[in-house]
Amino acid sequence: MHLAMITGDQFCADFGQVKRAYCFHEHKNNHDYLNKQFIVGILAMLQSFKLFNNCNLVFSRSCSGYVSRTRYLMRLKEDDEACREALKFANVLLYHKLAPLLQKTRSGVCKVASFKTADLKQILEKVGKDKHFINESFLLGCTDKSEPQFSLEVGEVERSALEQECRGTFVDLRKAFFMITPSESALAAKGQALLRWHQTNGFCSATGQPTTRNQSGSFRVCQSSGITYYPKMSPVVIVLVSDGSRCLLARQAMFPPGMYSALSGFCDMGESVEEALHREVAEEVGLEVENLQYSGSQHWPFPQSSFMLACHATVNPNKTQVNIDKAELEDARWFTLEEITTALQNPPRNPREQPPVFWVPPSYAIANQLIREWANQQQLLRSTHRLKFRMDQQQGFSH
Ligand SMILES: NC(=O)C1=CN([C@@H]2O[C@H](COP(=O)(O)OP(=O)(O)OC[C@H]3O[C@@H](n4cnc5c(N)ncnc54)[C@H](O)[C@@H]3O)[C@@H](O)[C@H]2O)C=CC1
Repeated sequence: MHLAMITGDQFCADFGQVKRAYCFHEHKNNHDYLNKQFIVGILAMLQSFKLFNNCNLVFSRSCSGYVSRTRYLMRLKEDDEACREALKFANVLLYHKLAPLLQKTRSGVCKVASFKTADLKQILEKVGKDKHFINESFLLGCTDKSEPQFSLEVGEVERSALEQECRGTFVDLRKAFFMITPSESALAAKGQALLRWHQTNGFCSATGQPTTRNQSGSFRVCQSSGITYYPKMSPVVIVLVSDGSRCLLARQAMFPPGMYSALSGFCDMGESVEEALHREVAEEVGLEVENLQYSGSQHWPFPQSSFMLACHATVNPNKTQVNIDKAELEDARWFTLEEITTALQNPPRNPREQPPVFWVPPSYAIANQLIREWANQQQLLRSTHRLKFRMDQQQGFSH
């Protein structure tokens, strides 16, 4: 058993199949219908393989100085003096007890607030904090325009005074994921994760002595033992199991009411991704999966920074009876394409206030990506079946 990747060749083969089918019937007298079916199928396929996203990525990387930005960031991480200089002209994100500060734009859309260093110094002084406190910031990354971004924890300052001064609100990160774009969610998540890591790694686990950070916050060192500590992520597998026409989602008792997600679990020491996936599905729902297919990965800030490795898998359609481990899961159910489509089309704005009967994690969560890919693939399959049926009819082969 091994992990399969969707390769360019595989995509071309699939694309070629649909295209050949189309060309074969091009001379028949139903161009419009076939055109429509063909386009629907291809679009679904492109979406499901995220080809558009990848094209954008390649385009932006080759045209926007991606390499120079990356090298600049690398220097800031390692060179304390360069990092201190960068902080003088940076954009800083604020967190209050790890909750990021959000602001509403004029059009009513929420965004992660960020402040120029000079402005933030003034704000800090207004709320009674020394302006040099800004040096406690950690390097997060840089914008497309190579402007460095930092995160700063201001939990010691009175929350409401700061919110008033900054014209924003500190929002719990899980809730913020429903309010801001996926790319802002990723930035806010990284900022929170870095702050939390520094808060919980202030002492050397070998000597018990305090550790000190470098300027960027990319590591901490114990001056006594010389041990260097780097921010860590724990690998977690997450898998969307399909029986060919339905997908399996589960919920833990701690989930907000109505929310179901893909199966997930931490990798054990010494385990491969494949082994962890097989074990987690067997443990949680008593099923044996096959045909693992890699989908993507994501940093997830909870509980202490997880590195999510997302896959699709199938089970034998004759062996779909779930046997739930009640210690881990409250429920696990098979969902149809129609149920999934409805859930994807109606994401809750604030699930804790008015929970829908059934909903899935927000678009930033990789579980959502897996569910979308599965739905797109199912739609493609249905389009292809309809197309084939139509072509068979045209040829008089319909049964
Ligand atoms: N981004 C996404 O779409 C999703 C992310 N997740 C995340 O995946 C992670 C794992 O999810 P679960 O199904 O609850 O895992 P799980 O089924 O492995 O259960 C969690 C338990 O694993 C143990 N554990 C083992 N190694 C651990 C480690 N390194 N850190 C913390 N606990 C560890 C603890 O006892 C913990 O209570 C969670 O952080 C969850 O938030 C889960 C679903 C969707």
